[in-house]
Amino acid sequence: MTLPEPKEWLLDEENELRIEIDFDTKVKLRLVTGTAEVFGTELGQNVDYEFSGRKIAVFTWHGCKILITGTCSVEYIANETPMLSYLNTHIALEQRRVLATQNNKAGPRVLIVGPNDVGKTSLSKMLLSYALRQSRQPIYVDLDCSEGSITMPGCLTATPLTEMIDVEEGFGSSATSAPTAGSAVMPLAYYYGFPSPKDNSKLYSLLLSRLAQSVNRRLEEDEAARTSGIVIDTNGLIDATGYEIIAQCIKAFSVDVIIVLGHERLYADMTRLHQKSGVAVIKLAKSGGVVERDTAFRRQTQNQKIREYFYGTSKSELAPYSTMINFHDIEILQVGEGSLAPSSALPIGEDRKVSETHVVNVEPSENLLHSVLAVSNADKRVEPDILETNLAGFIYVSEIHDARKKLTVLSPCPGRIPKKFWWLGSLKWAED
Ligand SMILES: Nc1ncnc2c1ncn2[C@@H]1O[C@H](COP(=O)(O)OP(=O)(O)OP(=O)(O)O)[C@@H](O)[C@H]1O
Repeated sequence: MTLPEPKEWLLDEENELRIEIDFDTKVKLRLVTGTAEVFGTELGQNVDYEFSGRKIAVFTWHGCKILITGTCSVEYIANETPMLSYLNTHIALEQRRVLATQNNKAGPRVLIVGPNDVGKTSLSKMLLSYALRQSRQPIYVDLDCSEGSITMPGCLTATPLTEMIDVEEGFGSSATSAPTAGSAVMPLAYYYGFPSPKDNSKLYSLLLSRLAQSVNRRLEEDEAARTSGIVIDTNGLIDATGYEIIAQCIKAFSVDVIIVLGHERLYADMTRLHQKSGVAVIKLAKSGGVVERDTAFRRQTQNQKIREYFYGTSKSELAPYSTMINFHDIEILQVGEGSLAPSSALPIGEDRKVSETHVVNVEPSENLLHSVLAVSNADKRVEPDILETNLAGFIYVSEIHDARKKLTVLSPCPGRIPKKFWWLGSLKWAED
């Protein structure tokens, strides 16, 4: 098979090469001369980076030459970007970090808000990468339960970052719940199990508070993290529920900087609601490169993420372990079953809010096949504490042997699964 001819791209200073690569295609990218970065992480010269199923921007401050091998579905150079304003924001945050270090105070606690597909996650990556490039050790808080930049969709996570975010793998390589992936950094993950905070707002709010407590404790104990601060990435909700979540975040994480991305009215509201309490509200423009992702693309990204959790990437492959487990050795739990039912169908005396955090047992059956379950770190089932217990990792149900009362699961670690309480959410994956 003959390899396609590499295509050469010459970028002037402050230009951006925007490319989109389909899931069934692999594209190699190489920086030949000059300097360039992908969402804040610098590219090495003459290193081949491989991408599949991604939409990315290669930005250069001083000009560069890039070689692309393979077919991109979209490829063009843009000379208008909001990168300078993003860099200025970083410089302002860095000044706060310097002051924090001098006075032994807390660094900036930044909340990024905006509607869906405005580049919140990309901006979080850039601000975190720039901080890491200045030897800071910020904490990345991911409240976007639909995406799961760090572990799996359905989680709320906090990750102390110490190493640069990988160009090819994104946050996935900076931290993983799979101990075998050889990562030095483990995220703290709580299981929510739904794609939108609206699906079970009581549980979402409970877990947000729990996560904030853990992050605040970490900031107290870890000086480098304290002075570096935190960056909080949110879901795209900007209605009444979204505003409630934002208000809760500001209080729980003591947010002192809100960045509103690509939404005038939200900026005006945030200024009106929060500036008087001493929070700096910054408006930043959405990059013209940010791509709207439809449900099918998001679903494929999710599948890719799950696959990488168990099998790794082409750069660092993993071999998951297959284990057979007796039904009676585990307890499969689900939260808030009642929240899916109309109020009239709830038991008398039980209001919706209570049922939203009600834990129910799920009998193992064929229905579990292809489910991705979250393994709780809890040793005992005490309610409501078990809801607020962090996760040990994830397993995938590959086979159900109903007659033998057993199931086969894939896990990233060898041997017995150490914990018996497993959360069932809505996440399914057909292993390919
Ligand atoms: N400048 C750019 N050029 C090309 N693609 C980009 C650029 N900025 C972001 N993207 C891509 O656009 C998509 C949406 O960006 P991102 O995930 O940052 O938005 P978001 O606001 O966090 O979305 P949501 O909250 O809906 O999950 C991503 O696939 C991202 O890689």
